[in-house]
Amino acid sequence: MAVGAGLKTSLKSKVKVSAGRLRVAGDGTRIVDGKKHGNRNNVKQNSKRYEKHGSRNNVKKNSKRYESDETETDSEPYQRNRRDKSVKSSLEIDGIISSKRHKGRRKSGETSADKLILKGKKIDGTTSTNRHKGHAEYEVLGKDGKSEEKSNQIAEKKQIRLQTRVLDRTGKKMRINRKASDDGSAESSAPPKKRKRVIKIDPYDISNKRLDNTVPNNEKVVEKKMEMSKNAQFRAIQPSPSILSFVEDNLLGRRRLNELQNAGYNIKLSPLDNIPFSTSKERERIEESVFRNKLEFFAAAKISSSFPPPTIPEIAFAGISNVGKSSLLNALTRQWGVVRTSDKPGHTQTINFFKLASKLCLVDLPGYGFAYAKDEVKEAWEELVKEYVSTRVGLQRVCLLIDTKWGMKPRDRELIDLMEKSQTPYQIVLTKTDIVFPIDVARRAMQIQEDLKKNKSAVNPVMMVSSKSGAGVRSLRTVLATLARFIKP
Ligand SMILES: Nc1nc2c(ncn2[C@@H]2O[C@H](COP(=O)(O)OP(=O)(O)OP(=O)(O)O)[C@@H](O)[C@H]2O)c(=O)[nH]1
Ligand SMILES: [Mg+2]
Repeated sequence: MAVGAGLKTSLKSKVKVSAGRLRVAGDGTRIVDGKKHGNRNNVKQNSKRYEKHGSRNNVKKNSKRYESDETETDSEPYQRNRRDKSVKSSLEIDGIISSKRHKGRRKSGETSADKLILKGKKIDGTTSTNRHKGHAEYEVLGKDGKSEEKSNQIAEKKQIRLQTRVLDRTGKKMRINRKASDDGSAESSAPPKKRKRVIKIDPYDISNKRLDNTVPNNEKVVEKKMEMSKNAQFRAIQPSPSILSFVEDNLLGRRRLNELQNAGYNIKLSPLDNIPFSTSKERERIEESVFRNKLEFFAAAKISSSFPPPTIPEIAFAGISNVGKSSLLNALTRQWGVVRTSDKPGHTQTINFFKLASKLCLVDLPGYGFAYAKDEVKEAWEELVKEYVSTRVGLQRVCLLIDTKWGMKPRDRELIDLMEKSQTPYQIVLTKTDIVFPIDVARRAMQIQEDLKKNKSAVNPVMMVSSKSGAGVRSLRTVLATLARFIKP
């Protein structure tokens, strides 16, 4: 206890001296013994610590260490305060030590005292620093040879490390297995062979995408392959020049706004008004005489006996639910809201008859396929549609609407077969072209045209429209107006 008290007083005096020599200016500049030094935050902090937290100060501990012969077991790092001049000066009292930046952690269990026991031991006063992978080690070379042995070991390790870096045949640096045996020699086994990457390529996929190596559920793989090969087949379609020019002339497909603007579309207006007016006098005359007439709803039928008498030529719009039949009627007549539309499949559940003056009758048919309706109800209207397209007198044309993105479905083929049997003329109209790329619009048109090449009742060409952007609507109007043109009023 008495020794401890003595130490305390001596330490206090030391700290006072240190604190007296070191001052920190307002801008953080250190002033030691009246000389200006650099701005170092840690110094500032340490100087504060001298005043406030004397008991926890490392300086205190270090000073204590040099005052007494006791071996300090405290693991508080010396390096933390090594920049402190006051500490350095107190260390220099006992010997010459070269200190270097210590980036990493110190070896566990090793204390500052272990490394820096200088007082009371015979040393030659030389110190060396070994830098090893970012860790600086303070090594005191003593005459007893203990530390020399340690340095020898480090040198050996270094050599092994060097041996592990060899050059391969091409002259590139190559790492070999650097397991060192107990006697210190490096085991230079042959470099591990590179694993071969197995790359599978789908022969039908023209995109050359890599497939996953893992073998998942077989059914899924087959399904995926089928799907991919279908896509690949679609991408391989080469549209005819006439289809390609039709797509370009009508600005079909997903387009940039400025492209539409340059073509005369007013992109600020609603979709219905977004269809540019025709410059051709003939076209204008047709549109004026047929499609600019007021659209009037005049009958709805749930059963065939409710069909109105066929006094004027009819054009019916058929297709799966939600394909855009009702929207197209609105777009054709520019009378948004007369025909009701919905994003829910199965909105139209009756056959609705609309007339354009007394020149043309437009018929909105219920859709087939998936719909939000009871099965019995759905079956009933599907039967009604079949009956209408196969038996209706005065039916000039059925516009069979097909979603450009998804193409023809089995239910569409069923209806086509029926119309072929009943010799009802039908024309394919691709809808929602605004959500696919122009090239895919052309491919879809080409695909369907090829599909129906042998069908006798199919009317060419395949039409393409977008009720949203108005693209292709004018062309369809012109084509359909020819049916009404020759009607006697
Ligand atoms: N992007 C885009 N969406 C469209 C187009 N035409 C219609 N739609 C949308 O498709 C959905 C269905 O449209 P409808 O016209 O009601 O379809 P429908 O074929 O009459 O449907 P059902 O009456 O249920 O048979 C609506 O949300 C429309 O806004 C189009 O050209 N482009
Ligand atoms: Mg509808």
